[in-house]
Amino acid sequence: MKNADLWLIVPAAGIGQRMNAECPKQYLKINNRFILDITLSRLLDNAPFKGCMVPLNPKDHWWPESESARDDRVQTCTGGKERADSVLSALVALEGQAADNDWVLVHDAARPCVHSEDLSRLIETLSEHPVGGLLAAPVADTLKLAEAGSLPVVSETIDRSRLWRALTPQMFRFGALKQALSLCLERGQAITDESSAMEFSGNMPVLVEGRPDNLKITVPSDLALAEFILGRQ
Ligand SMILES: Nc1ccn([C@@H]2O[C@H](COP(=O)(O)OP(=O)(O)OP(=O)(O)O)[C@@H](O)[C@H]2O)c(=O)n1
Ligand SMILES: C[C@](O)(CO)[C@H](O)COP(=O)(O)O
Repeated sequence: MKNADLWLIVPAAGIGQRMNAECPKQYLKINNRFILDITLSRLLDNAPFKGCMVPLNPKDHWWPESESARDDRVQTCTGGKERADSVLSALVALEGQAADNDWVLVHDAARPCVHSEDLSRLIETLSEHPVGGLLAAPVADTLKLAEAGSLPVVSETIDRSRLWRALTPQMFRFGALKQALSLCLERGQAITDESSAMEFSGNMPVLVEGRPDNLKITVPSDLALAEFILGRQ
């Protein structure tokens, strides 16, 4: 990695509404460890990050009980209303530490199954690229577009040959990502990942094929699946 350091942002300020659990999903446990701790260790232990920033919910009272709270590689800041606000808060918190040309990898706290091989491939593929990109998985199912209305009925079948599912980490230059996210938020452009912000600013991020088992824990049935995946890796 010539002249550019690697930084990690793990947005963890969500409330896990779709999980409908007794705590935010990043604090549910697999093998008696917080999902957030599993995610952070699988990243920090497998790439030479200069530092890590974790945006937390202002109402988060679980963090002090985490393994990561005692890890001096990890800093925290206050997250925002949406995921994009949390990521921008983390970028602002890294001002003065990260240089504009440094790489920032943003990874969902809710994706503990990320594989070290995917992390290495992402970094190696993009380390000299001018823009950056993201881990993604080609769509393997036939996709249907639903008619608008309460009863979902098929409007059409979508050609899936050029469709990919965006995963994380997503890897972009610190200065460019901060500028792109700020522009989206200023313009009220709703985005759900960092690539969308870079695209809104006119870039074409690289799709780096990743494992489809890099699951985002979102709904209750995902927890057992994540446990099974982690047990097999
Ligand atoms: N304001 C927010 C919203 C989400 N996230 C983080 O972004 C990741 C992906 O978001 P998602 O899966 O949507 O998590 P939640 O927003 O917690 O889930 P829900 O939409 O079901 O509430 C999660 O690690 C979540 O903690 C965040 O840091 N700040
Ligand atoms: C960033 C992401 O995981 C890429 O697929 C996804 O956009 C997060 O969406 P969410 O609604 O915030 O879970």
